[in-house]
Amino acid sequence: MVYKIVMIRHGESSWNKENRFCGWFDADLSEKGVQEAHAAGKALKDAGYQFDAAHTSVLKRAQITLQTVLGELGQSDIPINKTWRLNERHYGGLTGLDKAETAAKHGEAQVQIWRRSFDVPPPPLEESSEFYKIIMDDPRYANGPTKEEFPMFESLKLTIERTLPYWNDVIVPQIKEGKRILIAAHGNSLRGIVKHLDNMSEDAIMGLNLPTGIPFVYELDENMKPITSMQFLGDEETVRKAMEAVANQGKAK
Ligand SMILES: O=C(OP(=O)(O)O)[C@H](O)COP(=O)(O)O
Repeated sequence: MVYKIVMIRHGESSWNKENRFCGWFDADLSEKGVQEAHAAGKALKDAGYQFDAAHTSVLKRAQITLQTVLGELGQSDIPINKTWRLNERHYGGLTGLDKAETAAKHGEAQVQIWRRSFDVPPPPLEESSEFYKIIMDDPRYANGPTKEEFPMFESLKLTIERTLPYWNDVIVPQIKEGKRILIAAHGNSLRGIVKHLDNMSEDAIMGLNLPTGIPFVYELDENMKPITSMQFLGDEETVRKAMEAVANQGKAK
C-alpha cells in the first residue's frame, strides 16, 4: 500500500516580506502570499489532488493558505483540524526583529545558528517585549498548550518534540485509514516533520529551507517510511530559487 500526503508552507506572510522573525506572532498573508496560495491550489487541482481531511496551525497565515487551496479545489467543506502543535517554532526574543539587522548586529553566523541549528534555541521572549502579552494572553491558546507547555522560545528540537505527538497520534492513524491528508503549516514545523520522515541528521536538516506556498508530496509505505520524498509541485528552478531566497534571509545587507 502506498499512501500520499501533501504538505505546504503557507504563502508569503507580511512578516516574511518584511524579513522579520515571526514565530507565534499572527502575521497576515501578503498579497503575494495570497497569490501563492491560489497558485498552489490550482497546481494541486491540475495534478488531480483531492483530500479527505486537512490539518493546520492556529495561525492565520497557515489557515488562510489552507482555505484558499481548498477553495481552488472546490473542497472547502472537508474537516479541518487546527492545532498549536503545528504552529511555527516560537522565535522567543527574536520575534519581530529584522533578520538582516539581527545579522548585522550579532553576525551572520549567530543568526544561522538561531535559524537553523537543531538544538540551540533563540533567547526567550521577555515580559518586556511588546509581543509577550499579545502571544501569551491570546484566547486561541485557552485549550493548550498548558502553562507548563507554553514555550518562551523553541529550537527545532523543541518544535519537533511538540509536533511529532500530533503527527503520530492524529495524522498517522488517518493516513493508515486511507484518508488523503493535506497539512498547511510553517517553515520550521514542517522541517520537523520532514526530518522525522526522512530520518535526516541534525546536519542535513540545517541545510533545508522550505519555500512559501509550494505544495510538496510524500509517498509513504505502510510503516510511514518514504517511498518518494518531498516532490514539489513546481518547476525545479523556481523551487531552487525560492529555497535559496529563504536561506539568504539571514544575511546582513
Ligand atoms: O515565522 C516564521 O516562519 P513561517 O513564515 O513559516 O511561519 C519564521 O519567521 C521563519 O523564519 P526562518 O526561515 O528564519 O526560520
